[in-house]
Amino acid sequence: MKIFVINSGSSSIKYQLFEMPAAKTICSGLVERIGLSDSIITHKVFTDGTDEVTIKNLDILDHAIGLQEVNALLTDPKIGVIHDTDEIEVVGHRVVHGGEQFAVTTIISPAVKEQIKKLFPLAPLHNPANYLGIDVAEKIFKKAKQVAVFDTAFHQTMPEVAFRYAIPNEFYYTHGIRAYGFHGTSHKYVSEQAATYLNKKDAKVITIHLGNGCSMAAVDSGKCVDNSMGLGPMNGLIMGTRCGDIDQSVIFHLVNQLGYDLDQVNTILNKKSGMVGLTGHSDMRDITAELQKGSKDAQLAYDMYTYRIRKYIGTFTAVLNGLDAIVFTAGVGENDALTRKLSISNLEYLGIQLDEEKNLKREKGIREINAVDSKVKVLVIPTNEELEIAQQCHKLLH
Ligand SMILES: Nc1ncnc2c1ncn2[C@@H]1O[C@H](COP(=O)(O)OP(=O)(O)O)[C@@H](O)[C@H]1O
Ligand SMILES: CC(=O)OP(=O)(O)O
Ligand SMILES: [Mg+2]
Repeated sequence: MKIFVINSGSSSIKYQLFEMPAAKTICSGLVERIGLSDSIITHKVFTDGTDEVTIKNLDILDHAIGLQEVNALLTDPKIGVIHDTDEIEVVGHRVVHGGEQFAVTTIISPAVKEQIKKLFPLAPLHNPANYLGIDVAEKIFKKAKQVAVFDTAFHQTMPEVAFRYAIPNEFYYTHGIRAYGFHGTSHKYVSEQAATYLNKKDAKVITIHLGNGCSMAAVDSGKCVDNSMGLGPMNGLIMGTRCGDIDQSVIFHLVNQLGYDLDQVNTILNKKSGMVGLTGHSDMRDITAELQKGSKDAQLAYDMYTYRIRKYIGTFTAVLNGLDAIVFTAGVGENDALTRKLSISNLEYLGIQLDEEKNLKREKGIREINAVDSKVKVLVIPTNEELEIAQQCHKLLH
């Protein structure tokens, strides 16, 4: 069965086509700069361990045009991988916020779409784009079942003591105000890989997902028991453009003393804070380049970013009452050795020790980067949210 997975962002669409249950990637790609000029599609077709890359530069005004272009590549007479769009039986969508309504993978119906829409205010950078991806996919992949896999689902096992806020009860019971947690598909995927690697079903694992958005999860015996994000994907770690944990008094101060309105504050905290607020750059590669030029801002930003991660490692070790492994994943976690080094420095008390040489190596697959006598394993595990989504879709339909 062919399952097409869509991870639709505000200005990009990531996609992968799988043959399931073999879990074989047929092709994958990325549509970038949607809505801006000079959009780019990078499309890769995989055959017998090699990949053939096609790059298309064109103006892609919106997600509908983006997905139509992708569909044209899928069915292209020369480089196409299917003859007809109808060969795709399932389209799996990453949906960031599923609230408390969606604890499992769900077939999309008009009612499900309505619920996803209701959650827009809780994930304003993500759910609208996910919704748009579903809307467009329904029109292009008419015969396919559309399935939603929610970032929040894996975190639904958190105990109430972890997910409730100490605000009046009615806000939870009437309005669902609580911590949800995100990047769940990634935390689930890498924590399962870690448990398999350790050959320990009841492993206590801290997973650290560092992409544009960043979050950590505490996982005990395959179940999430806590995470660093909250009602929406803005708090916890310092991210590319989001502030992470701040004292809520800052918001009142910005409004009452400095005269910003709430929409402006939202934009500041979601889009202009984090690494971009501290250095002018949100991409870790640019910040590394600044650091190499001796930028003090870049140094402080690195220190703050990794100090926050260290704090959460301490917190989650206490929550788990023990620790078998720490896992780094996603764009920064998989690629940036300095982030990994600083994040686990000065944690010898917890039995965490890095092997600096191993940390610098670039190899594919799961890598162990702890020193031989480290009590805790430190692993780099490439995430694959798209594969996890395809697997969950396949499981749901069989
Ligand atoms: N080689 C690298 N070195 C350091 N950081 C990298 C590297 N490659 C990617 N990144 C970082 O990863 C981020 C994107 O991670 P990714 O997991 O793809 O995020 P998202 O899925 O949220 O878009 C980039 O913004 C960049 O900061
Ligand atoms: C939930 C979230 O932060 O997602 P992303 O990292 O894709 O922005
Ligand atoms: Mg991501």
